[in-house]
Amino acid sequence: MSPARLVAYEVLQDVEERDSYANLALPGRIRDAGLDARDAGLATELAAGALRWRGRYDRIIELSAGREIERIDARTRTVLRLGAHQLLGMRTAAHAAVNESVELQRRVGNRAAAGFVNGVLRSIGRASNDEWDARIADAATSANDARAALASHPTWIIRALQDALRAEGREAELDALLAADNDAPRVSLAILPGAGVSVAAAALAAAESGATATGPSPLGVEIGAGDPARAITASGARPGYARVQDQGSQLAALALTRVRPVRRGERWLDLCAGPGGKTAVLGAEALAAGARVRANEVSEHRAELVQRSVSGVADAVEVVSFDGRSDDAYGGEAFDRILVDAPCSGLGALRRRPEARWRKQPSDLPELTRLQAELLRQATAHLAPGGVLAYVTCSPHLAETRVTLDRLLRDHPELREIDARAVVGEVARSEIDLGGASLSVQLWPHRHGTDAMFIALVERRATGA
Ligand SMILES: C[S@@+](CC[C@H](N)C(=O)[O-])C[C@H]1O[C@@H](n2cnc3c(N)ncnc32)[C@H](O)[C@@H]1O
Repeated sequence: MSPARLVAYEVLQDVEERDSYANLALPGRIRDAGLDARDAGLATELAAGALRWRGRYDRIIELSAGREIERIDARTRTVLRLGAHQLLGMRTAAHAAVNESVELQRRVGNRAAAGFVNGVLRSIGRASNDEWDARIADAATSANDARAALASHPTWIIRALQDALRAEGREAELDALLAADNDAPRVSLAILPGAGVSVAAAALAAAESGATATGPSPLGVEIGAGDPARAITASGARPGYARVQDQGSQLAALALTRVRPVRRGERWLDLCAGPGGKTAVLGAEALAAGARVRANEVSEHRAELVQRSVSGVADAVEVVSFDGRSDDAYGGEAFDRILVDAPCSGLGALRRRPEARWRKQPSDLPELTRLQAELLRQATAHLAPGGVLAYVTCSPHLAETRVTLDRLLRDHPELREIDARAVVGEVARSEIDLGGASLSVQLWPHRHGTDAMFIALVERRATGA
């Protein structure tokens, strides 16, 4: 039996039984099995594809088996998902996909179910993707039930994304968004101010890695499927000044640093800094303008990552590790600019981790929104008069975005919302299409090519409430 299939199976079981992240489990499993580069690629494609398309494959397996997916034992389910991906998502010949899956089932699962695996996969292989999509649509109980299976997203996430798009009058974009979540993201670099090379020149220098100075961030260089490490070296940027970073994250950090001119000596705080992507942007901007950054991160391990990420701009950044809800995080100071890049559900970055959408639960939301509100309340108490706070999430879920922000504004009359749309519009490399009419910004994978970052700016009135 092919060792790549066994490795993919083990990774899916790691994800299912041990809550592992596929991208972290894969390298160890590949190493242990001694796979060569070709088989490692096959194992990666099998595991990632079966995870990403799990919702669609499960519905197809149900339709083929005439049985609910939960009523199939966990090991057999994993074998079937891998088989379905070979049949429908890869170019594996049908007989090879079926035979290899039956052999895998004999090896890792209930041998008595080998005939069941054979029958279900043969039936799946008899219809094309288009035919399966038509059958899924016919059997669906509602439009969103069909979407959940066709686009492989849990229904509650579809509803959350639909609500967020509807709030901007852009509900018609839902299917494009779900499709973008299923595409591999284009990798971007940030070329930080002070890199010693312009963004355009860095892109040109790294053109062999597919680099182009495109995307919405003025610091952004897209490298697509190019090798990031090679592109960074080729870019000619000073060490630490070229980093892999989503362009939505770049814009979020720049919205705070460029909302108004920086006065020398300004004090900035990055309250939830780990692993330090936005801190690096804040640090570079602060160094150039004579400001200083305090970067706080509750997890000590992640605080170390922040320290590493600001290696190029360390002179402008001090890293500390406290709970952002405690006074210690603030060191007794008031800050001119505060970034609250809050812990969130991460529904805006589903395209990055194939298993993420299946792991999140709606029941995660109340605890997260409480934490977001508490962090914002403490941060507000340490915002200097006239200071600006950026509230950022990598989630478009309204409960984490506008609802949390509106509650903050209601409870703190000393705060006033600033037009983040105008700021981001000004900062962006080219005209940026933002929906809705609120002052905050919601970026989207399908529209902007970024993670679905939410960016709001509030100012503490200089004269008090
Ligand atoms: C969305 S991530 C921040 C990403 C980061 N700003 C970047 O751009 O790389 C949220 C971070 O908040 C941290 N965090 C969670 N609870 C916290 C708390 N109570 N106080 C401070 N940080 C917290 C998490 O450990 C996580 O690293």
